[in-house]
Amino acid sequence: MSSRLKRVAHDKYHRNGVKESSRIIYGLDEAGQACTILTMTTTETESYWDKIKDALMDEIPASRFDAWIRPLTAHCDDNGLTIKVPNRFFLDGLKASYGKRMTELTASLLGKETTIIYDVDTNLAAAEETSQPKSEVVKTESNVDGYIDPRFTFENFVVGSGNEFCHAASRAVADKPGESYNPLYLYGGVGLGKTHLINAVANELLSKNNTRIAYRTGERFTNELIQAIRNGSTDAFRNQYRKVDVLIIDDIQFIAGKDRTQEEFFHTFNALYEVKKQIILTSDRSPRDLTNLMERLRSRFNWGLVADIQPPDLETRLAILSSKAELAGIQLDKDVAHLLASRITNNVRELEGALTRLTAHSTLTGRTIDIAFARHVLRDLLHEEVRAISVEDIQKKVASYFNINIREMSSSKRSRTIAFPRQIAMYATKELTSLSLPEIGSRFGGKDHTTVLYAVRKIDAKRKDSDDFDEEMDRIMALLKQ
Ligand SMILES: Nc1ncnc2c1ncn2[C@@H]1O[C@H](COP(=O)(O)OP(=O)(O)OP(=O)(O)O)[C@@H](O)[C@H]1O
Repeated sequence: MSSRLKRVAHDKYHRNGVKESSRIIYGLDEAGQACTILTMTTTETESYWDKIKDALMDEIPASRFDAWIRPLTAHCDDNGLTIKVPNRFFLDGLKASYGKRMTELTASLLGKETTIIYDVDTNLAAAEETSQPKSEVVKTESNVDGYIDPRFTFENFVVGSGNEFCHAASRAVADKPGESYNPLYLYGGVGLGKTHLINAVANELLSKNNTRIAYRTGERFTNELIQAIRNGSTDAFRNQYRKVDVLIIDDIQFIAGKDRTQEEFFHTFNALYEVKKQIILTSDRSPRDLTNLMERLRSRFNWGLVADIQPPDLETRLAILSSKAELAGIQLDKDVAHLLASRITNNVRELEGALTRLTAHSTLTGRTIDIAFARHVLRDLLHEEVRAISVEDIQKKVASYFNINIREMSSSKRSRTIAFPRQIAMYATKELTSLSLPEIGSRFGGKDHTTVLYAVRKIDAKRKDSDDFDEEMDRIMALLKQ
């Protein structure tokens, strides 16, 4: 550039954080006066917030970026950065991990010190839930209509008592769709793996051949039908289902009591069944217990195989925890796994949720996940579970297990045959109830809290020393929870 020309760069940030960059070239006119020779203005649509996100994306692992930063709704202008978060828990985590760095990035962009305003907006969580109904928004494969969750496979499904029948039936259907069991109807309580299994069937089929699959929840099936009726497009609605090889409906109970939806589903069912296309259904209840279901549908649901899934036993819960921990890349202490598995008994989703919560807290605070930490972080969850077990129950069951009289639980006899079961009962009371050491002592015939502490420590140490004893304690604890 000639020395008579001068270039000035001027960046202006609009209130929405959008950057407008001007490049102005000044020169001299014929009379030697300064004049503007050229002005170029470009607007960068990337806002301040985009820039902050870009910087963070470069700095932190992708999984953490996806978990903490990507979902944020934020706005940054000359006044600073405002971030909306769905709840306090998220807020604490976000602040602890990235608050400082985001403040620095904002300050460097705005050229001044600034603080971040966090806005807890509980509608966000609700909106997220309703806008992304479980397993359905996206089309993943061209031959899939609906969303099959790639994380749910047979490989990472832990088989144990409670789910082995459903698992075997699902496997059989994945091997020979339309032939083995049609329809396959899986039912059972909340969070026990029904959705996992039906996705596993779909994933298996997709990995082998070009099966065309439609995957819906009962709710979405119903909503689509309502929409189709409104738009006068019921033919198109029908046709989309008639051309698939496998139709999967999760939570079919949703259509009960909705006559038009049942009618439509009845015809879809017949059309597919007649040409040996596989139908897979899940529900929270057996067909018999689905009230307000048309009799002709109820009988059809029973034509193939109806399989119920039961809560996993302790061993399976421990195996599930270990598998989930491995998937998450964390080492889960045996005692902690035990605590979770023995307290959270009826819902695998809750078990998984507890693990996620522990991992998140541990990552954020840098603390090791040990028993005390787990008890603290999960106090609400564990507390709820323990209330149901009474000291009397524990004493009665432990006494009967060791074949001693329940009165000995409160006696002061010190012979090993009596003292040892009593110590086990004290330990179990500490583990399974929220009573303090002095309270436990008083329930065991007015013993001092140090006696209880001694018992708890002794059993704890013995469990660590001996695998056989540890296994026996597993059995006893499971018994106490029944
Ligand atoms: N046996 C198992 N092995 C591994 N993961 C499991 C098992 N059972 C359940 N899960 C996990 O528990 C969570 C809940 O399971 P899923 O969504 O399949 O439950 P569900 O029975 O469909 O519950 P809902 O009726 O509430 O929809 C999932 O993350 C799933 O992977």
